[in-house]
Amino acid sequence: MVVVKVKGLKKSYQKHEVIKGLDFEIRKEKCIALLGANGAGKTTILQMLSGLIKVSSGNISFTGIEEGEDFRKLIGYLPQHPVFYEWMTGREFLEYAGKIAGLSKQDSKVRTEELLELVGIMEAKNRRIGKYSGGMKQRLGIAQALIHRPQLVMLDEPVSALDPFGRREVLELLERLKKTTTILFSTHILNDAEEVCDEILFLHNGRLVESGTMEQLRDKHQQAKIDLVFKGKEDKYIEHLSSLVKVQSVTIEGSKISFFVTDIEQARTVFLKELAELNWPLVKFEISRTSLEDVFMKVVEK
Ligand SMILES: Nc1ncnc2c1ncn2[C@@H]1O[C@H](COP(=O)(O)OP(=O)(O)OP(=O)(O)O)[C@@H](O)[C@H]1O
Repeated sequence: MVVVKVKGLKKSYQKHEVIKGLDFEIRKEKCIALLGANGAGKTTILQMLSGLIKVSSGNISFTGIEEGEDFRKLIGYLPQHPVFYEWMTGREFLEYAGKIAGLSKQDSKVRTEELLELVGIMEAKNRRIGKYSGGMKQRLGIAQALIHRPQLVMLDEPVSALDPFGRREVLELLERLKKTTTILFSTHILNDAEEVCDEILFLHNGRLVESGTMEQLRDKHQQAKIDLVFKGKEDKYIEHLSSLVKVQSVTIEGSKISFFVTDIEQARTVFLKELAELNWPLVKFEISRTSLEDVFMKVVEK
């Protein structure tokens, strides 16, 4: 089921167009990463989706919402730099957020307890937020975004400002959360996206340059290669091995020679047999693929 459908979305500030016509949809109970470098337009998109800023043109339609009906009950939002009342306790803050979101006092209390448990800060619920670590604050912020049981939760760079411990805590929380809630989160770190997301929307200069599931992106872009390292370097290694199978290209990085081949299984068998026979001074033989990081760097450079 589609939760939200975006068509021809554009945003300009004065004459400067920062979002240049986006089409995508988000399906239920998926975790989607909005990936892009600083200034790519991630925050602008999340703010348009959450109704914080107006779209310049295009359309955002949430499933189950009639024209003119308030869609905000369907979404939860955590800004890039959330601000908390530091003197409140985590429990007080969530109950207050529940009240603002329109929950009854009783429901707000029940939901607060559920969320304190879910995000793993139950033992700190009566501590002032000012004493929380960065990771705890971020988890509290996520709980706040979930207080009214939204269908879609949008998180703007939820892990970027955290140390490795905080980052791990939040990524693990997203992993748990995605089983029951649709998540759209922005990040400039591919690893974070790869770790928890089912799909990626890859944004560059206000345009979607790639999108799809991790598997689709890997199949489309990642190339199989055989990396070889020999003791000493001789051109004959490259020449001879390239003549044996169909090689698309060869790259050399330090002592590593990478053969990008069309048929990896065939190349593996042929290379191994040949290398055993020739007895060249082989130090390393590895079958690998180009990383998604390499793929995205190439897309951006283009
Ligand atoms: N209120 C504004 N007025 C004018 N330009 C803006 C405004 N807000 C954002 N921009 C511009 O829009 C572009 C996209 O910004 P945005 O904050 O959406 O990027 P981002 O991908 O979230 O980057 P970051 O990771 O740095 O937050 C940038 O060029 C930015 O300077």
